[in-house]
Amino acid sequence: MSIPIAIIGTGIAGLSAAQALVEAGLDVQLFDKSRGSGGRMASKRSESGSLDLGAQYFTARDRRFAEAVQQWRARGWAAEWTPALYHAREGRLSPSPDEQVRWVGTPRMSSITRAMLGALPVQFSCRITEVFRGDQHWHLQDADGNSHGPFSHAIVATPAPQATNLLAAAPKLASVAASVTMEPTWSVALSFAEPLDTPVEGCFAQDSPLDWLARTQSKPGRAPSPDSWVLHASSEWSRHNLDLSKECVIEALHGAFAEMIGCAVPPPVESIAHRWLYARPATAHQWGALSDGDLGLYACGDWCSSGRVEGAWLSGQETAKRLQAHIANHAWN
Ligand SMILES: Cc1cc2nc3c(=O)[nH]c(=O)nc-3n(C[C@H](O)[C@H](O)[C@H](O)COP(=O)(O)OP(=O)(O)OC[C@H]3O[C@@H](n4cnc5c(N)ncnc54)[C@H](O)[C@@H]3O)c2cc1C
Ligand SMILES: NC(=O)C1=CC=CN([C@@H]2O[C@H](COP(=O)(O)OP(=O)(O)OC[C@H]3O[C@@H](n4cnc5c(N)ncnc54)[C@H](OP(=O)(O)O)[C@@H]3O)[C@@H](O)[C@H]2O)C1
Repeated sequence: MSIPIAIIGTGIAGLSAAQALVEAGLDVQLFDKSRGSGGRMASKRSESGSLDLGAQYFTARDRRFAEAVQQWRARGWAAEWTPALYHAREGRLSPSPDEQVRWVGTPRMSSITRAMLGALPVQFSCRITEVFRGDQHWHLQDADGNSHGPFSHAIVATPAPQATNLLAAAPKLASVAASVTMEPTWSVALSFAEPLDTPVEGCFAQDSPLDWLARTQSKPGRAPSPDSWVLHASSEWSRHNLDLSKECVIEALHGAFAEMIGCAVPPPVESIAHRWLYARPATAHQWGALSDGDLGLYACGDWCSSGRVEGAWLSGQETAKRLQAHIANHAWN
């Protein structure tokens, strides 16, 4: 057994790095503060079935990511989603079809990260609070006071605000992470006993508290009923209403939805609200990943790249590439 590499975060970035490192013959040990993997690609189990409250779909513009998505499709983890798309501007709802290929996890968004995790060693419900280096190796401290290690390298794969403290051993990396602003998103799911009388399956919105809405049943592999909708508030609305109660957020976004959708909207049979504090970086970056190869500390995530699923996956690949290159150079010298 070689000394494993610690990876903090089992979102798509951490899992992308883990997969590439394991394929190269290295050992990894993953940690996540949540009860399961997926991070912002997680799905919530509810009485109405699984609901994608975070990432709604993803596009693949980079060749390497497109190849990975084709493998996911072949294994049944992902499928193309072809919604009837609309846009809503100044209170007007219009069809807005396009040629963009969009993908979703099947039967839920979290299927992809669950499958990527497979049997990799992981500790859930484990919030890492400190990443520190001993004489030779890395060690982690968690919020319950437990220590973990030794590790040959450490990869921090959390949103930037949560990465800053964990990168304290490399102040330059920590200050780059600290410079990233991440915007919040309030997400609400509403389920209706009877299907709403509308052809809309996905809608980009402007001039509204909402910036996106999607009909769950239009995605491949989902339960056929009830008729569930996921609504995302804009960053601006979410920022201004960050501390509103879930009940008030549901009421406000239900109202905005009813105003926008152009058909009768009865009271929902189930409603869920989730606040994503660090939903997306305010601006895109082109770092790919952050690294201090000599120290053996790395950071990856959507915030190092495009702020999307594709960017997060690419960031994990970049981290694994840099780490392997450093090991190879070290072996030579
Ligand atoms: C509402 C919403 C809608 C979105 N819609 C889309 C979309 O339609 N298309 C698209 O491409 N992208 C979308 N995104 C963005 C996409 O979800 C992210 O870019 C991507 O999932 C980020 O992956 P990641 O691995 O970088 O981070 P995350 O998924 O955030 O993973 C980080 C992991 O680190 C864990 N963690 C954090 N701190 C600690 C700690 N101290 N100790 C242990 N574990 C820790 C977290 O629990 C989490 O599991 C959306 C995001 C949100 C929130
Ligand atoms: N809510 C959050 O916290 C989010 C965090 C991170 C990403 N989010 C959304 O993910 C979507 C992914 O982007 P991308 O992979 O580039 O998908 P596209 O479908 O290409 O959308 C990009 C952007 O373009 C506009 N748009 C695309 N297609 C249409 C269309 N048919 N009609 C109208 N407009 C379209 C739209 O931007 P607007 O500013 O014009 O609304 C899309 O957002 C993406 O939706 C992120 O917002 C959420």
